[in-house]
Amino acid sequence: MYNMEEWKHVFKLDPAKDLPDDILDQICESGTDAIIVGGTDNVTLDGVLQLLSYIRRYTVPVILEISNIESVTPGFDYYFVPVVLNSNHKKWLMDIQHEAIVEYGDVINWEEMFAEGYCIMNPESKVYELADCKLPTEDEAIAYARMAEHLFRLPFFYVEYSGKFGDPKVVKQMKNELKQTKLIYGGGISNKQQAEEMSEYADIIVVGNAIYENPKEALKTVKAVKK
Ligand SMILES: CC(C)=CCC/C(C)=C/CC/C(C)=C/CC/C(C)=C/CC/C(C)=C/CC/C(C)=C/CC/C(C)=C/COP(=O)(O)OP(=O)(O)O
Ligand SMILES: O=P(O)(O)OC[C@@H](O)CO
Ligand SMILES: [Mg+2]
Repeated sequence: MYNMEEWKHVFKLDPAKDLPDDILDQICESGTDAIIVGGTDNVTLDGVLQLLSYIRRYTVPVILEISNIESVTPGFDYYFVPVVLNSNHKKWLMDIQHEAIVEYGDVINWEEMFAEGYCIMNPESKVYELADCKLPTEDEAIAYARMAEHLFRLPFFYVEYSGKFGDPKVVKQMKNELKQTKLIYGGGISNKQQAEEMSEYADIIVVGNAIYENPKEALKTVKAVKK
């Protein structure tokens, strides 16, 4: 439906957080390639529906990044399903996804569903703790990228530094392993310089918290990567 091949920039909006309408309007009209709705905790069906109905007043593509089964609803353009590659526990890699497919497998439109192989690199983040992650060495992180591309042939490999600006050199090394699999980078991008820097290596950069902390600067990240 949309050409994700060309996407470079995405905003991630958290259904558990509030934003004034005028900021939401500017995000939707910013020229970003898509808006992801998602977060780690307190993601409810009500919160998701509220954001979805607001964003739907605009033409920007909108994706639900599923963090729990209770908040899944029809009406999004796409659904991204995280699989946490560097979790210590198979629950976060495949068990909860399997459970969802046992329950809803008959009604899923597979055309809309995309797996994201997450490599969570910030031990201070909530999502690292929640998904019981292990911090990979550089070599191990590169091996996750290789698995995503060659073994699992995932559409997306998500290098997640949630809340912290990551190391562009590591991101570059991971990108070097990927041809078919798109590298999504997210974490700590709060201004246009950081957006430009990560965008050199990542196929798609995600800007999340900055929208809530400094929306004026966050909005400038769109033009920074779409020159
Ligand atoms: C369309 C429709 C109605 C379909 C119905 C059928 C259906 C329900 C299909 C679902 C199919 C499916 C396979 C679902 C999987 C369900 C599931 C529960 C997956 C779990 C995914 C997972 C591993 C979650 C763990 C947490 C995680 C990795 C979340 C990803 C998002 C993320 C990294 C958030 C970080 O957020 P951040 O903003 O950085 O956090 P804070 O700012 O709050 O710190
Ligand atoms: O909130 P930030 O740190 O921008 O991270 C964005 C995104 O990768 C979170 O899943
Ligand atoms: Mg967030």
